[in-house]
Amino acid sequence: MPSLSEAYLSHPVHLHHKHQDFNSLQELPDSYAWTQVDEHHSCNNYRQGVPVVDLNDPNAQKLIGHACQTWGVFQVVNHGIPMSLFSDIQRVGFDLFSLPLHQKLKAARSPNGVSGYGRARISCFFSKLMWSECFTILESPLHHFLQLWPHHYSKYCDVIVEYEKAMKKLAGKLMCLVLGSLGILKEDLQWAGPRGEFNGSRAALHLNSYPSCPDPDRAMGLAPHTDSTLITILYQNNVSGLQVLREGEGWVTVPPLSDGLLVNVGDLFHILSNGLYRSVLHRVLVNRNRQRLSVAYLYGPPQNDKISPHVKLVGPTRPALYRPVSWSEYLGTKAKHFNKALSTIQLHTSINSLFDVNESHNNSFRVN
Ligand SMILES: C=C1C[C@]23C[C@@]1(O)CC[C@H]2[C@@]12CCC[C@@](C)(C(=O)O1)[C@H]2[C@@H]3C(=O)O
Ligand SMILES: O=C(O)CCC(=O)C(=O)O
Ligand SMILES: [Fe+2]
Repeated sequence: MPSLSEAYLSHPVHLHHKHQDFNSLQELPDSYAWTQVDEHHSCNNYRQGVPVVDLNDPNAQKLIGHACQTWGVFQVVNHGIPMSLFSDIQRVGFDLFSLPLHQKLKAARSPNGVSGYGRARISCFFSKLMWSECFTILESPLHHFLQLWPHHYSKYCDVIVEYEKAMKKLAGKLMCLVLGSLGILKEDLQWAGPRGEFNGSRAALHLNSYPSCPDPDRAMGLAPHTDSTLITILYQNNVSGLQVLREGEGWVTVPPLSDGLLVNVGDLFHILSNGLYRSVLHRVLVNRNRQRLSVAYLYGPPQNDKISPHVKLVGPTRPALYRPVSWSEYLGTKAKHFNKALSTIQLHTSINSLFDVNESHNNSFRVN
């Protein structure tokens, strides 16, 4: 079975456009001008928007279950991550993205690779470019950080290692809560481990930068997508821009909480929950004045495990809606089919169309 770093070997992405030094642009080039076809509904009172769950609340599991079922996303507070780690990871991000372009390109992601500097992988599905740049780390950042900071790489590596360690622990805890809300115990998942430490799990750390933009109403930071993960844990600096699509409501802005982390259901959890917890479509808008930074911890199963609808969630009235799939296989499928990836592995077309959020929302944003 291919490892995560080999997921795209047969789906290279050649991004033809030249990379951009965003700071040098006073006007939005046509190649970045999107036609927005939907209004930007934004909900400013977060208590009525995306649910916020206090992990110290004795009802946390139930609240998380409700949030996953109704929103596919929630924010957590009292998660145990020290604020200093957020400042440290923010520093890494700002220092990295403010390097001169020629320096960043020394650590460029290869067309069929996962890690390194570049544009969002999904860029190839759109004729317009996104107003963002990103950097993906798979396990160790050493190789690329040596190229970016030949003399100072080690302090940056230390922050990444510490951040990944803290996220892994939190992800295990969140997995137990999300699974628990579906009646699935750690004993029911072979790779959860006896204490729910999910040791074999794999993850990618993905830093996004959205520079301030001269014409934000016509630009797109990150186009609507779902994540190919079990769950994603997102840190956003205190600049808003992230929106999630809520059925019947439209795009809802997720205001950053200084002490909060956003957790969203990814496609692999959508599969594992047999469509009960649906992966959430989200996008990022940009603004005129401030650079936005986010750090996504993209969390998935062990290399050799296939994810399939859990036996406890399958029965005569609810057959398995998806076939088993490994993370790397799914990433390859996503690289080929983008937002139709989930439906390509569905087993029961007629039932599934009721549950497949990707398919139904795929046309709600016109691709230029
Ligand atoms: C493991 C991965 C998931 C991801 C592609 C990647 O190889 C690393 C970055 C991830 C990300 C982040 C932005 C949105 C997204 C769709 C993309 O283009 O790159 C996701 C990918 C995903 O979840 O499918
Ligand atoms: O920048 C954000 O808020 C979201 C980033 C995101 O969706 C991703 O990295 O998958
Ligand atoms: Fe995402």
